Amino acid sequence: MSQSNPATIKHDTLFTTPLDKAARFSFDEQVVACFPDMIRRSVPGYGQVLAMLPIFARRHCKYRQQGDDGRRVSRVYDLGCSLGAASMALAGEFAPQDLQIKAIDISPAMTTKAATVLNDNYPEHDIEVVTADIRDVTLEPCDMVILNLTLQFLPAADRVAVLENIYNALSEGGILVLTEKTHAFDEQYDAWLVERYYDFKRANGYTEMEISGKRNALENVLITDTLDGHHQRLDKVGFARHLTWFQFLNFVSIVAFK
Ligand SMILES: C[S@@+](CC[C@H](N)C(=O)[O-])C[C@H]1O[C@@H](n2cnc3c(N)ncnc32)[C@H](O)[C@@H]1O
Ligand SMILES: O=C(O)C(=O)C[C@]1(C(=O)O)C=C[C@@H](O)C=C1
Repeated sequence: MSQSNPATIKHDTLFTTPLDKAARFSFDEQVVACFPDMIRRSVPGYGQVLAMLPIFARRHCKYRQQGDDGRRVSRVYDLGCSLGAASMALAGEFAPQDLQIKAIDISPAMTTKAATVLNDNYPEHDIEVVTADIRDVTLEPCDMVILNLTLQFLPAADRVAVLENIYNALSEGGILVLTEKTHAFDEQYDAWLVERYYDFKRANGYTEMEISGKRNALENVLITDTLDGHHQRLDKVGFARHLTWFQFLNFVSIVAFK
C-alpha cells in the first residue's frame, strides 16, 4: 500500500517552528502531505483500531443492500475518511464484489489524494470518494459506519444529528465504530492521561514546541467528550447497545449495535 510505504510518507514537521498562536489546525494541503506520519505518531492505537475494522466487518456485513447492478452487497461508510486508511483496511480483506465503500470527507485536499490512493490500490473495488460535509449527507442503507476520529471535529451541537442519520441508515445487525480522543471527567485522572499522552508524543519524536504548537492549534477545533458522554449520546439517538471495545490512554473506540 503506497500510503504505508515509509519512502513516500513525508515526516510531520508542521509545528517545528513557532506559529501564530491563533493559527487554527485545518486539514489542508500541508497536513495532507504528512498525514499518515502525523496520525501514526499522534494517535495511540491507531494501527490496532484499523486492523480490527475488517474483523468486525466480517461479522456484521451480511450483504443486506442492493448494489447498482442488482446484486447483494454490504455498503460501508467511512465518514471523515481523510486519506482513506479505514477504507483501505477493509478493501484489503474483502473481495471487490462484496463491499461497496463510500468514503466521505469535507477536505478536498484529503479526498483528492484518497481517491488516487484507493483507486490505485484497489481498482476492482466499488469505492466512491465524496467531498462533502457529513452533516449534509443523507446516508443510504448500510451495514457498517466508521467514524474514526471525526466526530470530535464537529461542533458539539451537531453530533446528535449525525449519529441519528447513522442510526437510521444502519440495517438491523449493523454497527457503528466510533473512535475518539476523550477527556476524563475527574480532573486528576485527566491531567495524568494528558501528561502520559504527551509522553507518548515525546516518545514518538515530537518536541515540546511541536506538542504545544499543536495543542494551541487544536483548541476549539478538536473538542473532546468524556467516554460517558459518548455513551449517553448513543443512548439518546436510539442505540440500545454500545460497548467500549478499545482504550489506549485518552483515545477510545466504541462499537454501537443496531
Ligand atoms: C483525524 S481525521 C480522520 C482520520 C481518518 N478517519 C483515518 O482513519 O485515518 C478527521 C477528518 O475529518 C474530516 N472532517 C472534519 N469535519 C468534517 C465534516 N463536517 N464532514 C466531513 N469530514 C469532516 C477532516 O477533513 C479530516 O480529514
Ligand atoms: O490531540 C492531538 O494532539 C492529536 O494530534 C490528535 C489528532 C486526532 O485525534 O485527530 C489531531 C489531529 C490529527 O488529525 C491527528 C491526531
